[in-house]
Amino acid sequence: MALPDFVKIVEVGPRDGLQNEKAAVSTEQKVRLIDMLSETGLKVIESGAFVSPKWVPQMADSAEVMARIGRKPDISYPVLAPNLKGLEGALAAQAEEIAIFGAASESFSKRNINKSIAESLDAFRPVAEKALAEGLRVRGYISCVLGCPYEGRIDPTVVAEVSRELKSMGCYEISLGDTIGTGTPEEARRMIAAVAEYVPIEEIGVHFHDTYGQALANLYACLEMGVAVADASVAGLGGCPYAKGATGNVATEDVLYMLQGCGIGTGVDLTKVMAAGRFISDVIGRPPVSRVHRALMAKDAA
Ligand SMILES: CC(C)(COP(=O)([O-])OP(=O)([O-])OC[C@H]1O[C@@H](n2cnc3c(N)ncnc32)[C@H](O)[C@@H]1OP(=O)([O-])[O-])[C@@H](O)C(=O)NCCC(=O)NCCSC(=O)C[C@@](C)(O)CC(=O)[O-]
Repeated sequence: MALPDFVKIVEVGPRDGLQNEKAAVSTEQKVRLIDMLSETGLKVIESGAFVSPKWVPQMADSAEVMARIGRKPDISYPVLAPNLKGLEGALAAQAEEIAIFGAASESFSKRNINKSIAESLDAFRPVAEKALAEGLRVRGYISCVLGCPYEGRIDPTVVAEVSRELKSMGCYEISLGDTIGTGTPEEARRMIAAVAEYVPIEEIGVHFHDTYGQALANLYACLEMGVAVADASVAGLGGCPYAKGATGNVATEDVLYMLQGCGIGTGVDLTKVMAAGRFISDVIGRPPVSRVHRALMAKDAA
């Protein structure tokens, strides 16, 4: 299949990237990061999570973040909402989009949201129903689609079944997360083929973590299958609190560079994303993980 002409980038740095960050990042700094990302051409910037502050303290200020960012009308600023309490928070914060987040691994599901897969789906259904009734868009995530830190390899048919359930709840897009980054391109292809039995390819997004350096190869394999939605994290921020050793999402800068090189449009300005990446990297006191970011910085300095 031909590569898509255009790929939608879903920027997840301010949520997935910062939820596991040990350095203190103030509300003001989060707001500044999101506002900088809003100037880059990105159309989706995941901006927070209405989850238990005991489980993920880094996201405890999501209401304040949502209140203070300078929202642009053509940009979506989704937030995670795992249950009705989370949805209440999202509605109070005037979010226009939420994400519910399940898993294809029983053990991960238990550790991440304290529910089995079946229990989580039962819990998500009323959340999605109410969100849709309130006029919000609902995105569905599935973690551990190619591997689980507790169970190892994951059967693609389980990913497909969870996808089917999330779609039946009205999720407009299903984002498939290789949470621990162990997947390789042929496995990614098999998994996408299984999910595509139930979810149209245009409604599938991919969410690769780069822990094993496979993220761009996996993304490319999925693009070849017609996937045109890629989650990425500015500067390669991130990890997952319930997957020890998991590194960040594939860096937005690296994805943009690859897509540009392939002649695929994104509408996103790499230089402006790099500026946002430099800002947040200075805040957390670490250089960007993005190889493209570091290479372009070195070239500029030379
Ligand atoms: C789902 C729960 C809440 C269940 O946690 P629980 O302990 O089973 O929930 P509960 O209903 O028994 O409530 C316990 C306490 O939490 C409170 N609570 C309950 N719900 C909320 C809420 N929404 N917001 C704020 N507070 C909440 C509730 O009020 C109560 O407070 P207490 O009475 O003890 O003071 C918990 O497990 C949780 O918050 N988990 C969050 C996990 C998380 O955010 N993980 C990271 C995101 S997923 C991810 O990163 C993967 C992804 C999406 O990026 C894709 C990939 O890469 O794989």
